[in-house]
Amino acid sequence: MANEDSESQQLTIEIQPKLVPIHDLTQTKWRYLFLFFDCTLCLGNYFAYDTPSVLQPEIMDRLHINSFEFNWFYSVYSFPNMILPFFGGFLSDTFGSRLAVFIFSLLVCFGQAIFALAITIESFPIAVLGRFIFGLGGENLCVVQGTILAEWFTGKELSMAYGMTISIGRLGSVINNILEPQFYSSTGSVVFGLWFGLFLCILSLILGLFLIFMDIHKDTLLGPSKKKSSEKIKISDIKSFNFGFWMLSGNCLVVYICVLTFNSIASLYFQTRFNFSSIEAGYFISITYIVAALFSPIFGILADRLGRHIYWIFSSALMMLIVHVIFILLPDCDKCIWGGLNLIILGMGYSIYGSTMWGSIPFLVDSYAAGTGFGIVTAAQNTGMTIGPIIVGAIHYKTEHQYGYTYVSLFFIIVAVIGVTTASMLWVWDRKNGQHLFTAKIYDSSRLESANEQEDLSKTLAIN
Ligand SMILES: NCCCC[C@H](NC(=O)[C@@H](N)CCCCN)C(=O)O
Repeated sequence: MANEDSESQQLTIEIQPKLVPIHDLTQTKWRYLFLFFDCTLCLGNYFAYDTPSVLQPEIMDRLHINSFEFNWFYSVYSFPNMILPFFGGFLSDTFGSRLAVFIFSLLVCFGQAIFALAITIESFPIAVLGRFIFGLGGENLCVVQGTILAEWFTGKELSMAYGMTISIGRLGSVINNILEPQFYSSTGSVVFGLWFGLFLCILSLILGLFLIFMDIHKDTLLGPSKKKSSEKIKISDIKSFNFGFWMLSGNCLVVYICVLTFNSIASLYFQTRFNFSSIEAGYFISITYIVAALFSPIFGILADRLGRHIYWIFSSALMMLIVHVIFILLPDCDKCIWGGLNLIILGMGYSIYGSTMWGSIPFLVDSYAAGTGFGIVTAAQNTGMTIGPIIVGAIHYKTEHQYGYTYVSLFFIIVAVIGVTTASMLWVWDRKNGQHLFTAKIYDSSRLESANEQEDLSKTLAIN
């Protein structure tokens, strides 16, 4: 009997550490449904963001504006977002991600509604206002999309989850590229496509409400888990963000220039250098996003299995460098496919980078500051998206007559070299600071501090 008792005791002791609270939805299959809602959260935003560029000549015609004025639709989106996502992330840490999801989704819908209405009534200033409001919500929504996901996929499957968000988002961009011209050719007006964009934004908002309900339900099942006051974010906490985090932010700024800024000029690039028509060039520039939509979750799963996030980040930065070196070395040619094949490498590099870089933020900042962390990295990304096209445009304007795209490619190579350098510095830093980006360990500064204190104490004891 005594023997039986001790056996059952042993059994309990062995099993207990493996038990997970069954009320924790993040440990059940429900998390995949949550992931679905999280992915669709930005679908409308991704779709509607790219609509003006696809319908550029038609919108310019309708509003009687030139290309400089047209570019306002993109600058009023990106320029404020060099700063705003930081506040959006901070707001989400302070008041909770759920409220942030709701507010930013509403702003996206509101902004797109104003934009669609403005194009309908042919008012350029109101259209600019609409894009501005759309931008206020859009990038911040992407910040909360990432933050709330980190709460559901703590550590494991995080890169896969981020890969999925990129996959669905970029699918939205590709669907926009395909559908909008068709809407235009069948209705003869740009207006239908814009209202359809609003419909998708509202759909994202409605699915976002399901996401909010699931998150509330998760917390109700878990019981009240009040944050300690020490765990509430303060602006001054940013000063204590580590060097690795700032290196990652800088890396994000430059690597995204190599992908997205290049993609924004790729249509003209393919028409000029490889003699494709604008429709053919349109197919080519979709390659990067199609590859990203297909491969981001796959590379995410690989990164979750193998860890070593820093290897993935470094390799993808290196791939950007290779892509732009190939572009500068490729001779101009008539309808040759080499440039298109190079875009496959670019899409692969983007897939690896997107899923592992965003997935690395929780390894570098405390969970209570995750929103602010995502906000800062998104602000850095938008800084690149704002200054990148301006620099490329200026270089192209000054050098195209004599040198074609050579100096533009040289610019991308320099930026990619900075990407490889910052990734290397991050690697070195990580090796000396807990190897979080190697072992995929969630960051916890309080544990680090106590570990350091413990190390100091054992050193003191050893000396004594
Ligand atoms: N939510 C974490 C993943 C972000 C993915 C990243 N996002 C962006 O580029 C944003 N600036 C969204 C742009 C969508 C149009 N407003 C991406 O690689 O797509």
